Amino acid sequence: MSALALLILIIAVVAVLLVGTVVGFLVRGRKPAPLPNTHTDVIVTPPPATDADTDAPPVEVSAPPATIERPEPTATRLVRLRQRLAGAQGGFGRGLLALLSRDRLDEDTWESIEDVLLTADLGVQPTQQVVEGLRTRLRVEGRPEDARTALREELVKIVDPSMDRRLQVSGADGKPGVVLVVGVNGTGKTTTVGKLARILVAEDRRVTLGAADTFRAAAVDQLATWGDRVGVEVVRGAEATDPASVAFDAVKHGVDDGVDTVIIDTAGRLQNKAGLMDELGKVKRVIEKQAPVTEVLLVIDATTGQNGLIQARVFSEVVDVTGVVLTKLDGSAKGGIVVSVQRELGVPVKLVGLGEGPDDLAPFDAEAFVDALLG
Ligand SMILES: Nc1nc2c(ncn2[C@@H]2O[C@H](COP(=O)(O)OP(=O)(O)OP(=O)(O)O)[C@@H](O)[C@H]2O)c(=O)[nH]1
Repeated sequence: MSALALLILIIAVVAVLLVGTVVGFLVRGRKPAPLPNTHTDVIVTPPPATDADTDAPPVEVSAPPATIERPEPTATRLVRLRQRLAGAQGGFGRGLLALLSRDRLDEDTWESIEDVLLTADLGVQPTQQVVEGLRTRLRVEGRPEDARTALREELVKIVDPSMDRRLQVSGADGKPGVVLVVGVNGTGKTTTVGKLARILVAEDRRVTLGAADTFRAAAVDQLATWGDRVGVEVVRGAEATDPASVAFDAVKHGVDDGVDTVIIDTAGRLQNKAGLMDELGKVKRVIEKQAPVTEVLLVIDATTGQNGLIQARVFSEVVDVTGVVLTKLDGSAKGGIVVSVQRELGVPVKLVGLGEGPDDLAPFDAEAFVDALLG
């Protein structure tokens, strides 16, 4: 091949390659641009998620347990716990009775009586009321009234037996009752939810628990254990799930399942009032899309005295509290806190915690409480 023929061949090959590149470029350039992501009228529902689709489903319902405990009936637990209450509070009652039984009730004695009442966290105003009542009754010349009877009656009056202490655990229109449990962390909320479930199970009620204390992962596991022991389902979310979404799912589950009562445990950290109001307000709002909240129980630790009461007051300002659970009364000699709590918050003490055992929660009764105080 001559040099000229070789040159023509090279030019031809280069020309073919150039034409191919330009045509390819033009074809790509003309390709239609993707459509903007516009609204569509047709919503395709994805197939329901299966267990294989998600490693950690947002909400879980606990599996039924292998063995189920039978909780202690309410009646016998009251008798047993009254003895424990008397053990913790007896000193206070005995001290008062000893002072009131003196031959002469002089001013020093009345002052000592006042001190005993104040030391038991009864509060200033109720203390004055009790002392005034006793002074009037025991001043009578001739046949003075029995000191024990007078003290018992004055204390019962101050604890107020006329308050409605029934727990609203039933709903209306075929819906479950919903109990929301709130309070400062560490007061015993999760424990109380577990114990309350046992009281209801002992009364043959069907219960669902909602573990909306997603702030503390251990609280969710703790509640699941309480539920498992008595065959109660616990609806729980993954760690740090929105508490309101867990509460919603728990109540929905309870409604769909036709249970009698749903109890919701909350975290309710007390960082500031606005944050607390947002969190508990939202929990309550979303629950009420399913069923009305029938009872809001505020848990207060009796051993924290007046300080605990100040913190509790913030909760009562952000949610409409309907009853108080006073825990750890077994570890405090200051039973007078019952009266301070009721006066401060204007709601009755409905339940008292008297130990760490599973059945150590009892309905509160004014007369039985005072009898235990007097030993
Ligand atoms: N002695 C006694 N201990 C109690 C009583 N109620 C609860 N406790 C104990 O108090 C501790 C705290 O209880 P929790 O139920 O974990 O408290 P909580 O309010 O849920 O705490 P957070 O989840 O941190 O908000 C636990 O060790 C309970 O066993 C009671 O009536 N008596």
